[in-house]
Amino acid sequence: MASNSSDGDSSKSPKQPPLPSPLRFSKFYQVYRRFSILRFSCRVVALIVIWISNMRILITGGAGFIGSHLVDRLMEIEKNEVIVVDNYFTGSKDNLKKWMGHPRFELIRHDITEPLIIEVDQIYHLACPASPIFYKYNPVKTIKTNVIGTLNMLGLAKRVGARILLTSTSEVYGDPLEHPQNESYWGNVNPIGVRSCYDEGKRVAETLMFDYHRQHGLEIRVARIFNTYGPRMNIDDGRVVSNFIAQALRGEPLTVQSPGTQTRSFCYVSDLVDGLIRLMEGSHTGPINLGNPGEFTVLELAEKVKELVNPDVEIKMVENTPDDPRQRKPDITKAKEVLQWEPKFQLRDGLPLMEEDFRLRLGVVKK
Ligand SMILES: NC(=O)c1ccc[n+]([C@@H]2O[C@H](COP(=O)([O-])OP(=O)(O)OC[C@H]3O[C@@H](n4cnc5c(N)ncnc54)[C@H](O)[C@@H]3O)[C@@H](O)[C@H]2O)c1
Ligand SMILES: O=C(O)[C@H]1O[C@H](OP(=O)(O)OP(=O)(O)OC[C@H]2O[C@@H](n3ccc(=O)[nH]c3=O)[C@H](O)[C@@H]2O)[C@H](O)[C@@H](O)[C@@H]1O
Repeated sequence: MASNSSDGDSSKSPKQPPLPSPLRFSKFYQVYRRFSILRFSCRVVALIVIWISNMRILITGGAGFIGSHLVDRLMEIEKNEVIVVDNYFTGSKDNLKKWMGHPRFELIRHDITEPLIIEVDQIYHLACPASPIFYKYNPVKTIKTNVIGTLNMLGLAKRVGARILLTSTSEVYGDPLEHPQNESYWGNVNPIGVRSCYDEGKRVAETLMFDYHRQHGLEIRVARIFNTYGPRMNIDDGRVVSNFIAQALRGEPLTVQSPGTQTRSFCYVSDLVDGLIRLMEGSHTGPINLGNPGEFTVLELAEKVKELVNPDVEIKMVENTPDDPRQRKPDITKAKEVLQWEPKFQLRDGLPLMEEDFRLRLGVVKK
């Protein structure tokens, strides 16, 4: 039956994606859409307007480890205005102190499980405790952050037409049965274990991203980040690289959780931030693995840290926690192909930079 399409009939009238943010696309863009004769010149003008107008970028979790490095990188670009929202659960204002008072920078104390009304062009959505000891501390809050927090950010992105990037995780692969992991692998996750608040939470967050994309035409980007390390990690963050460096500097035994043969692949933070920005600026939704394919057992990492930082410390085997993935290594073929991205820093280059930062913060001078 031929009929005029109605709002209720989505099969006959597929819903159009929302227009991009009014902040990015000025009146010129609307003129360009209306009058085809003016299209070419309007396109040129619109591009110039976009080029010269400021880009408002929201970073949730921007006071954390990766978020604060991302802020540094985005603030280098004169036309970016950066707004950070954070509840300081694991992040700190200290990580952002160099930007306090800067006219292009704003910091808002806000918990993303509550709605946020703000006008922005892009959203880097990072907010979520990332270290196992912190995400297990209040698992219900971790799930709420991943589910309700992501819903809130998607609702915001939909309202203002902003592009949104989620920092998902290699933990969506769980204890992987495929090695290395590529993006088509669906994972092996325990849905009721002590890590589930985080890994299942991130899996739901990814689902929400793709449902908003399919249903509402949202511009989404999903990064699956593999273990990232670098300066500015919390000294008592609990993750393996920060633990080992802090322990070595304090002259304490390096706590290798048994059996020590479990593997991880460690990516230096500046490489990771480069990958996130390329993903945001590129045209691929993802999911895309971002990580360094160099794979080490935890015992090998302990030996490297010992050799580099303090050859006198001992390595002590301690009990592990449930569901610890036994192996993890990213297949980054897709990132290489579609983002022309691959990490530059090897572990031997990155560890000394982190050591230097930890020495300064712990007040331990190099002999
Ligand atoms: N570092 C890694 O190895 C790694 C690996 C995979 C994925 N990721 C993801 O990258 C993101 C950043 O990780 P990170 O290593 O910088 O961790 P982080 O703990 O240093 O940073 C997380 C930030 O989010 C904030 N936050 C937490 N819950 C919040 C809430 N409800 N509302 C507002 N702010 C909140 C914290 O205060 C903190 O500043 C996380 O989403 C994490 O899952 C990190
Ligand atoms: O990259 C990822 O996708 C995930 O990696 C980490 O999770 P995990 O690999 O468990 O991180 P760590 O706590 O640093 O543990 C790594 C390995 O080191 C071991 N470990 C940790 C700490 C320690 O003191 N000793 C030790 O042997 C753990 O048992 C584990 O096998 C992060 O914490 C998550 O935020 C992130 O999403």
